Amino acid sequence: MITLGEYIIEKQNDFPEASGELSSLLGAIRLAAKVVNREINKAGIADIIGTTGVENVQGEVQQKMDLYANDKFKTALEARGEVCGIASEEEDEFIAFDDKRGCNSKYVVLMDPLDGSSNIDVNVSVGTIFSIYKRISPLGAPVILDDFLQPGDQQVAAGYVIYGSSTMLVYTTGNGVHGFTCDPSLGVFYLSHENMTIPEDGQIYSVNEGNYLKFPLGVKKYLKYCQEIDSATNRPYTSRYIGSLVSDFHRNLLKGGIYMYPSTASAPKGKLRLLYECNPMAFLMEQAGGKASDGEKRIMEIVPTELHQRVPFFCGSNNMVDDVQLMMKKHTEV
Ligand SMILES: O=P(O)(O)OC[C@H]1O[C@](O)(COP(=O)(O)O)[C@@H](O)[C@@H]1O
Ligand SMILES: [Mg+2]
Ligand SMILES: [Mg+2]
Repeated sequence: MITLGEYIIEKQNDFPEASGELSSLLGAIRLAAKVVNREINKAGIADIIGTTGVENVQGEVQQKMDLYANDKFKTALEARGEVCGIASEEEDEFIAFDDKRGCNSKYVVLMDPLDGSSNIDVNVSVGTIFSIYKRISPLGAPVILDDFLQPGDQQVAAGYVIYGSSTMLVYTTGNGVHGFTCDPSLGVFYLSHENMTIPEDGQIYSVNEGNYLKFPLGVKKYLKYCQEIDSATNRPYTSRYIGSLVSDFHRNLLKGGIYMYPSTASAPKGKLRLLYECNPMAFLMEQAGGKASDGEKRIMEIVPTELHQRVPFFCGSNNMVDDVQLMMKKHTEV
């Protein structure tokens, strides 16, 4: 079995011009993932359950695990010296690593250190999401906000870690999507899912139906379509919603399906954050042969304007994303 470290190096050799910086950066993410994984696995007995009582820039009360994960990834990325700055769900502003090495690094990282925070205390799978870009500011200069506000189609790599019944790291550098499973006895990630692809069609829909009455008419129509009885089209589809984007995404990636976090009357831009939730998942989904949209256009074409901006999110099997987009177009409310 090939390890994640070996695979990264092997793939790097496919690019003679590669300098090894991205490989080293991915190594730092792998290290932090192991540290966070060890803590999550003993969440019930470690002083890591519960909230900090502090509200983050999202207006959400931070969980202790949000901060723990944020700290571990930040420390690992800064220590590795391949990153000139990071942006995180748990940090109001971007953080510049402006020591000598940092300044001369060409990558910025955007991350959701702990995804699915509402599931930490109830032993349901959670994750970490990361997105990597080359900076646009010159090497040696201070990192700037524009280095982070790049459209998703400029990502050089993206991925997630899922802390579930097993722990996996799934990533892409634009050459397919590859999954690695952690052997807990050794703390080593081994290649277990090479070239992951999503089926064109699926029979699973993932959405918080508790918001049904607040959804746009087109989304309501699509949910009714999913629930209609029609064996010729394998309907009704199955409703599955874990409440952790990473976990719902991972299941749908393997089995086919669609994850939706639409806009609602109370949250016209939806809930999920473009830069460190939707863009990285969109890059992975497109690399796996699926689609990711805000209900109208490709997520990865959106030009970001704010670090923590939110967008409606529809992501999954091609035909299912096409269907919901069509229904939203057909039932646009004036
Ligand atoms: O509880 P809701 O409104 O359905 O929201 C669940 C969604 O919010 C999230 O928890 C947001 O992510 P964070 O936990 O990182 O804030 C997603 O993982 C999940 O899909
Ligand atoms: Mg999240
Ligand atoms: Mg989070």
